[in-house]
Amino acid sequence: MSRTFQVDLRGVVDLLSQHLYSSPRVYVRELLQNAVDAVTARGAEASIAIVVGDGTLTITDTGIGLSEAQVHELLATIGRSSKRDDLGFARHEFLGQFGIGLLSAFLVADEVRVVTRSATGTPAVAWTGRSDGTYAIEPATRDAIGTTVTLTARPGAEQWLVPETVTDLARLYGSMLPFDVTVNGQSVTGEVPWRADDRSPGHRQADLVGHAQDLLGFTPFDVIELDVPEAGLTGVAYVLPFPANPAEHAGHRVYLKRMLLAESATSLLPDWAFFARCVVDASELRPTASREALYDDGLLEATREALGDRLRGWLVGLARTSPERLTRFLGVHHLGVKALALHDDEMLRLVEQWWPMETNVGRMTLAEFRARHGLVRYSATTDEFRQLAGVAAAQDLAVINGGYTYDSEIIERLPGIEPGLTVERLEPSTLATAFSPLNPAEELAARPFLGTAQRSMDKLGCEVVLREFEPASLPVLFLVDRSAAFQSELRATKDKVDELWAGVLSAFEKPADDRPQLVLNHRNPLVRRISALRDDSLTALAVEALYGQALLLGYHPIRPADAALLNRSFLGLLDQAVPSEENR
Ligand SMILES: Nc1ncnc2c1ncn2[C@@H]1O[C@H](COP(=O)(O)OP(=O)(O)OP(=O)(O)O)[C@@H](O)[C@H]1O
Repeated sequence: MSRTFQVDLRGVVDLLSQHLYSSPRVYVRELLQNAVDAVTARGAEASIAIVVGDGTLTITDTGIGLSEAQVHELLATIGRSSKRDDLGFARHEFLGQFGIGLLSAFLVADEVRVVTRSATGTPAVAWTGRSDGTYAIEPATRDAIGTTVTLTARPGAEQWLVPETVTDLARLYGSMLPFDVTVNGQSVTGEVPWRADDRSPGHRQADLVGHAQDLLGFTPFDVIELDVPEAGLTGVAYVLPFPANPAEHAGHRVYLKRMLLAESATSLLPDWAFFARCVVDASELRPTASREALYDDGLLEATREALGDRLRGWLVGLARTSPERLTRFLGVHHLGVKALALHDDEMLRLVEQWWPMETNVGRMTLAEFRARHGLVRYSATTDEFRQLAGVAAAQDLAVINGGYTYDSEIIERLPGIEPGLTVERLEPSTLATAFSPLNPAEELAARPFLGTAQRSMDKLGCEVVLREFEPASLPVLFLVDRSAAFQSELRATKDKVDELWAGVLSAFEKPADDRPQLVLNHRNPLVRRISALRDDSLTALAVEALYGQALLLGYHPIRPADAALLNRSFLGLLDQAVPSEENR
C-alpha cells in the first residue's frame, strides 16, 4: 500500500527562515512577486496595492486569480507551482518557479488568508492557511478578478509590518517594476534609469550619475552602459572614483525581470573588474532558490565574459580618445590594473603605454623609455634604485625604479608581447665595469694606501677598490651583487647557528671573490686626500668612516659588526679632530 508523506509545516518554515532566507523581510518580496506573476499571467490592466497598518498587511492584485481546484493544488501543496511548463522547467515570463515562496509569509504571521477570484469565471474562494499545517477553504465574495492576501503579525514579528518598513521594502524590491505598485496609496515604483527614450545624451548621463549618487553614495568616475542580449541584460557599470581593494570582491546590484535580486551579488563581473559597481536588470539569468544570489551556470559565465569585454573595451577606448582621463583613472586604480597586467596582454600594453614610472631621468612610461633608450633597464628594488640612480645617470645609463608593487614583474613580462625588446636588470656590478681604473703611475702610488684600507675591511668581508667615476662629488659606493648579497646573508646566518647547520650551510658558500665591494672614487677630492695620508691608523679610521657612509647611502642593512665599527671610527676621528687637553 502506498502512503503520502506528511509535512510538518512548522519544521519547513523554520528550515526556510534559518537556512534559506537571510531575513524575514523577504516575505514582502515573495508576496510582491506572486502578485507580479499573477498580473503578468493575466496580461490586462495591472495594479498592485499594499495596505498596511495595525499589524495587518493586505496585498491586492488584479491578476489571473485562482479557482477552488487550483487553490487546493497550488496553495496547499508545498513545492507545487503554476509557473513551470509541462516538463517542469521554469516558465520564462514568471519570477517564481519553486512553489515555496508563499510559505515565507509564515516567517512573520501564523495565519495567511487568500481571497481570490479566477479569470476563468469560477466563483470566488477564501483559503486560510495556518502555520500548524492546516488549512480551510470556504466560498467568498469578491467582485473583481484577482487576489488579496492578508497577514496578521505574529507576536514578536510586528516590526516587519510597520508601514514605513513595508514601504521601504516594497520600494527596495519593486521600484523598477513595470506596474504601478502602491503602499497605503503611495506609489513606490519609478523608471528604469537606463531606459531607452528621447533624453539627450547629456541629460541621460546626468540622470545616471544622479542614480549612482542616490543609490550607491558616490559620484562615478565614469558611466558605462551595459547590454548583453543573450542574458536579456541591460544596465550600467559605475567606475569607482576611489581606489578599491582588488582582493575584495565587489558586490553588484542585480534585478531579475525588474525585481531586486541582490544588493551585493559577487559573481557578475570577472575578478579583475574590481573598479566598477554595476546595477543591472536581466531577464534570462536565474536566481538560486533563496532568490538572493545568481545561479552560477553557463549563461552567467558567458555574461561575465561579455561584461568583462565591455569594461576592457571602455579602458582601451579611453586610451584612444582621452588619454588625460585614462591617466587620471590609472592614478586611482593603477594597482588593480597592474595586477591585471600580470596576466592580461592588453592590460600590459595599456600599462606600458600609459603608466608613468619613476626613472633616474624623470617620470616616463615604459614605451617612452624604450623609444629613448632602446632597451628597458631597471633596478629591482627601490633601495637599489636610490643607491644607483645618480651614479648610473652620470654614466649616461637610464634606469627605471622597478621597486614599486608589480613593476618588476610587469617589466619582465614585456618581451612576451614585444618580441624584439631587451629587458635588463641593472646589477650594481654591471655599473662597476663602467668605472675606469687609475693610470699605472697613480695605481702604483696608491698601493700602500690600498693595502692599509683592505686590512681594515678584511674583517667585514669586503673588498676595497679604487676607481675613477662620475659624479666626482660621490666619494664612495658599496656594491653588493645578488649572489654576494646571498653569500653575506649566508655568512651572517652561519655565525649564528650551531655546528651541524653551519656545516650544511658551508656547502653553499662560494670563494671569496664574490665579496661586496667598497669602491672609492679617485676623482673625489676627499678620497684623494685620504689616499695620500701617511698615518696608517688615521687611514684606517677614514676608510671605515667612508664604509659607514656608503652603507647608509645605499640603505644597506647595518649588522652589529658594522655598528661597532662605525662607532669606533666616529670616536677615533673626533679624537683626532679635537685638540688634546695640553694643546688647547
Ligand atoms: N497572488 C496570486 N495570484 C494568483 N496565484 C497565486 C498568487 N500567489 C500564489 N499563487 C499561486 O500559488 C502558487 C504557489 O505560490 P508560491 O509563491 O508558493 O510559489 P511560486 O511563486 O510558484 O514559486 P517561488 O517559490 O519560486 O516563488 C503559484 O505558483 C501560483 O500559482
